[in-house]
Amino acid sequence: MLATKSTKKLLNLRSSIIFANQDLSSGINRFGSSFSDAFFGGVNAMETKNFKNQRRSKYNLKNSRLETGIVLFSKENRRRESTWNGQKVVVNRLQSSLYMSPHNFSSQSSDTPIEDVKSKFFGSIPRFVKIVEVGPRDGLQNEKAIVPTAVKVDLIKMLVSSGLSVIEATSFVSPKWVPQLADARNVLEAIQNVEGANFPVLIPNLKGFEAAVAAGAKEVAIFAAASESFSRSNINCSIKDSLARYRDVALAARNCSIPVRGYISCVVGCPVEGAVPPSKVVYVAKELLDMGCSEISLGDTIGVGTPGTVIPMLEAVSEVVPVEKLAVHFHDTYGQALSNILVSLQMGIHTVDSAVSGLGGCPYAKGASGNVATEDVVYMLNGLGVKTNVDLRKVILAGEFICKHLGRSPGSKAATALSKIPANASKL
Ligand SMILES: CC(C)(COP(=O)([O-])OP(=O)([O-])OC[C@H]1O[C@@H](n2cnc3c(N)ncnc32)[C@H](O)[C@@H]1OP(=O)([O-])[O-])[C@@H](O)C(=O)NCCC(=O)NCCSC(=O)C[C@@](C)(O)CC(=O)[O-]
Repeated sequence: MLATKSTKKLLNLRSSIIFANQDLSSGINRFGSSFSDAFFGGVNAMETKNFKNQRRSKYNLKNSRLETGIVLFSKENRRRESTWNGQKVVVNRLQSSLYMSPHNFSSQSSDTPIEDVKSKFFGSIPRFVKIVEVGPRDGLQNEKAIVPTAVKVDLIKMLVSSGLSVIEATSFVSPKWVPQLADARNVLEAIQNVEGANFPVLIPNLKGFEAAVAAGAKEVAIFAAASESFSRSNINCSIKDSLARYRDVALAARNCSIPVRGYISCVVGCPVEGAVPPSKVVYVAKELLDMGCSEISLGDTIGVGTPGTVIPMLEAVSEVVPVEKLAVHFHDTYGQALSNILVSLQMGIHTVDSAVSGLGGCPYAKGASGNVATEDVVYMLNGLGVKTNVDLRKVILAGEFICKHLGRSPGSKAATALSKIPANASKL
């Protein structure tokens, strides 16, 4: 679909609405730097311009996605009648394509190539996003009950079959600190012959590295923090000491040609120290890059970030780390994860961490909730026409499998909504 003038108007307006709402809830600051200015500076102007020729619908669109009340009619668009949830509604051609497009209900990405949408808001979004599934590690490390090894292995296999190409399988940390993952060796050995995905594992030191390699690990991830207090509570040492440990690990990994991913926790906020300035993240990111990390994942460990804090942090970090090497890792404590992912994509990042069914949390970050749900990320990316090679239906099945085992309902909004759609109304 080529973007018409009115499509652009509507898309712009949707962006205005999204960010106007953000403004109300979290209070966006104006930042002096380039992306922030380009991003936040246009919101009010656009909003005024776009609202000029629009008027609100008098139709009651209860129970539909249109019930937000933001139903727009522009002169150029023809109206048409449609049925939605048994009610007769009048919508114009643009609304029906934007709000009711079948791709929202399918596991496939939109037919609309993103490059055809000539909007400054979509232009910079990558065509392909790599999803790093952290459910089996980050997701299960915080569970009260210990999940049996066989269940973890089945979960990993289901995630592989959904098309996820990177699945963080477990962590080789002290079993006294994280007993939930004390079976790391057994898990990794059980998936040695599983093809179709890479299985990095988390390690805190050389001891963990050696144990991981002995169990067959071919990729590892180290984890530092931008907050001194969090570093001490999570790995019992200062940031400086952790970086010294990680230099040893990076050297050992280089000698065995094992790629190392570097995590930085608390990139915008810390459960003890509060707001974390971007300069602290920049310092750790540069150290991880210099020691040879192939990818650096920026973690909002307690999920307090909004685009208002995430954008300046990403701007600062991307001054020292090439954007292709950056990944984002958002927890969804305040429901901000998808907004934060969207702005990260707009800034050129194309690797996103998520956990099936929104599992997760860090045992040493009190109050943090789960990771952003993989199903919700895939749903959004499908809607944007961004390829992931992930089959949403199969991730939902994996989420149902693990949630059934944990005795809870799926933590993904997309999975919950799609499971309520009658079979004949869904493309799943
Ligand atoms: C780092 C340590 C080990 C320091 O723990 P420590 O107590 O300071 O270390 P230690 O050297 O005194 O060792 C204590 C015991 O652990 C053993 N040990 C030592 N190392 C290992 C190892 N690798 N594997 C297995 N055992 C190990 C060691 O041998 C000893 O055993 P003991 O002699 O008492 O029998 C500990 O603090 C630890 O394991 N912390 C990990 C905590 C953790 O996993 N947190 C969650 C992951 S981070 C996260 O979730 C954030 C992230 C990545 O997802 C991104 C985000 O969301 O922001």
